Amino acid sequence: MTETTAPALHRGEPQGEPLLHADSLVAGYVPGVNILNECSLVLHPGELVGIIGPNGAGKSTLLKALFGLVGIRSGTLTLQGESITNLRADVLVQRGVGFVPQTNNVFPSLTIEENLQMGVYQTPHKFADRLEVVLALFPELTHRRKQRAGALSGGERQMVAMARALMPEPSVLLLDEPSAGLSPVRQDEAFLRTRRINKAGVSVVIVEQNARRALQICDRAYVLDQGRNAYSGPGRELMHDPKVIELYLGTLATDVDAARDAERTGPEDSPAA
Ligand SMILES: Nc1ncnc2c1ncn2[C@@H]1O[C@H](COP(=O)(O)OP(=O)(O)OP(=O)(O)O)[C@@H](O)[C@H]1O
Repeated sequence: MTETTAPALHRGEPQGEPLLHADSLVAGYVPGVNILNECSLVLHPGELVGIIGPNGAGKSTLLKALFGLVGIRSGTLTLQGESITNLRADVLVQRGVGFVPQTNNVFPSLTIEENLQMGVYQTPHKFADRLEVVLALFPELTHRRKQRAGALSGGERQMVAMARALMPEPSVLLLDEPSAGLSPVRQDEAFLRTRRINKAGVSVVIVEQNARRALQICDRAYVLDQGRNAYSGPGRELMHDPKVIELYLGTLATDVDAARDAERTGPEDSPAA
């Protein structure tokens, strides 16, 4: 196991240097009120890591702190070993970090193609090449490029938002509740899309309310509670951990449910070996 400040905190962590390492982050919105209380997370190359926990636990705040949208009061954040603590979001995009917010994540008056152009506004010469790569990942968008994003369904908008975040070729993608507000079928599609992006080589951190579903697709996950790390470990291990079930997953997380979901999902949605 890699040397960390608190080895038990990152159970199941692969060997080697993390791609992204948040160590003991303290952060918040209002002066004097900390939402994150020494919260830590590591993401290794190729991993899909989940953040789950009860409402108000600080999941989205952690993601925003990773993307420079919430000030880090103490603790460190590194990308490939270099400090990125409190760098601005636009600088983080240049450094290879992408972020998909939960809401307001497309420009509704622009077409899908124009939304994707916005993704490479800092490097417009990359547009044609990246468009090809991104449309190969989301072939559903190919014939709809000239449609306005505002006319799309919630699931389609989510897809455009993910596609736009992938345009600058990030090494890390931060996803804030991609399944929020979607029907069960569209939620399944959002999770499959997340796996597809990860399998294409992008390391992903995903915040999810749908904890059980998130644990199914994640290599590892962190359970937050009141801005602190409560549990962590491989996704499927946490899904069957009695403490996590009792506190965060409830009765829905029975083995029967999990088995049914695994059956319905099929092999493409299973965590990488
Ligand atoms: N912009 C903000 N200004 C002030 N407080 C905020 C802001 N955004 C979130 N908070 C507070 O921070 C705490 C954590 O919120 P956060 O959205 O990070 O939790 P979460 O775990 O993502 O919850 P949920 O699953 O309900 O989205 C909550 O008490 C929330 O009220």
